[in-house]
Parts: sequence; C-alpha cells; structure tokens
Amino acid sequence: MLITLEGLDGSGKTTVWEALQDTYPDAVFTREPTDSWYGDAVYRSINNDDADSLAELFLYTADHADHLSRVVRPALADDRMVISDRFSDSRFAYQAATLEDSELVRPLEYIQGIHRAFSREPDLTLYLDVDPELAAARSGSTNKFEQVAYLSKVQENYERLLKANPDRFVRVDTTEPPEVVLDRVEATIARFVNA
Ligand SMILES: Nc1ncnc2c1ncn2[C@@H]1O[C@H](COP(=O)(O)OP(=O)(O)O)[C@@H](O)[C@H]1O
Ligand SMILES: Cc1cn([C@H]2C[C@H](O)[C@@H](COP(=O)(O)OP(=O)(O)O)O2)c(=O)[nH]c1=O
Repeated sequence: MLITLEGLDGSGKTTVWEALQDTYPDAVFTREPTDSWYGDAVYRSINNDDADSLAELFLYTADHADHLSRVVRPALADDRMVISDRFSDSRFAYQAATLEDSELVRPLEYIQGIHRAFSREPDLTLYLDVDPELAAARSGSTNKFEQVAYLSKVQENYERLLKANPDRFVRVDTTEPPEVVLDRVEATIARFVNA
C-alpha cells in the first residue's frame, strides 16, 4: 500500500511524516526529492533561481523514476506499507505552475502523461490543506517556490487534482494544532487500512 503526503511548503507534511514513524514502525518512510544523487541534483536546481523549468521537471522526474525502482516498487512487492513525503502529485501541482507560461499547451496534463507511462498511483493521498499566506509564513519563504503568488498557483493545481481524484485524496485542515492534524491523519489511514 502506497500512502503519500502532499501539500504546499509549510503545510506540515514533514511534521506528520516524522510522527507517523512511531505509529507505523514497520512501514517504509521515504520522500521526494530523495536523498540520492538525483535528489542532490534536484536541490541544486531548487537553489538556482535561473534554472530552466522544463529541465527542472525532468530532474524531478528522474529522481522519481529512481525512487520508484530502487525504493517504492521493491517495498510494495514485499507487501510493506510505504509512506512518502511528496510524490508524483507534487510534480503535477508545482511543475505545472512553473511551466504555466511555457510552450507547453496543458502543462498539468503533459506532466501526468509522462508519469502515466511508468509510474504508480498512490492508493491514498493525504492533502494537508493550508492557505498560501500561512504556508509561506510557516516555511519561511526560503526558496523560489515558497512565495505566496507561486504557492497560490500550486494550490489551484492541487485543487484540480483533488476534484479529479475524490476517492484517492483526503483533505486535512492544517489550521489546527499539529497533534489534531496528526490524529486526523492517523484516523484516515486506519480507516483506509481496515476497509
Ligand atoms: N498544524 C500546525 N500548526 C502550526 N504549525 C505547524 C503545524 N504543522 C507544522 N507546523 C510548523 O510549520 C513549519 C513547517 O512544517 P513542516 O512539517 O516542515 O512542513 P512541510 O514539510 O510541509 O514543509 C514547522 O516550523 C512546523 O513546526
Ligand atoms: C517532489 C517535488 C518537490 N517540489 C518542490 C517543493 C518544495 O518547494 C521543494 C522541496 O521539497 P521539500 O523538501 O518537500 O520541501 P518542504 O518540506 O518545504 O515542502 O521542491 C517540486 O516543485 N516538485 C516536485 O516534484
């Protein structure tokens, strides 16, 4: 079973992901960008304000391909629960925003198409919902993606994904304190696992 955590920067994904490690000690905890050299390349691009957005999409996608074949698919083949802090939906939401004014006609659909050929859809995606202003304040706006205007576009893309996949996504309100958010996430996962 593949469970993913998605949301804007500062939505509290990593806080939840860390806490879940105590609740599910047998699960495989992983994340994108990964800690491989592909992930290092991605972080170099994140920290480069002049990075080409299309090149960046392919760096993130290369990291995802390696993540899938090296970590995710083997764990799922062993019947392990995999919990990933960000996954393909981050590309659909973020890179569709960076590529909005590019030569691509429908960036979100284009990026989904690339993934469809080789990727694996999560079974359950927890969307940690936060407005862009709070997200930027919580994340400290430390990189080029953490600005309110950009995060608003990313949020719109996430909303499109939620609308298109109502059975896979569960929205969690993150204006509540971290322990309440964690309770909601755990209850959702428990319902899903026991269904
Ligand atoms: N529910 C919450 N309410 C208030 N602050 C939170 C909440 N969840 C996380 N935070 C704080 O917001 C910041 C960003 O959280 P983090 O888990 O790193 O988010 P993300 O991984 O989505 O970027 C951290 O300082 C964290 O302590
Ligand atoms: C995985 C992924 C991340 N990102 C962005 C979101 C973040 O701004 C940045 C780094 O991700 P991450 O380390 O998860 O940041 P945070 O904990 O602040 O949410 O990379 C993409 O644009 N596309 C992607 O496919």
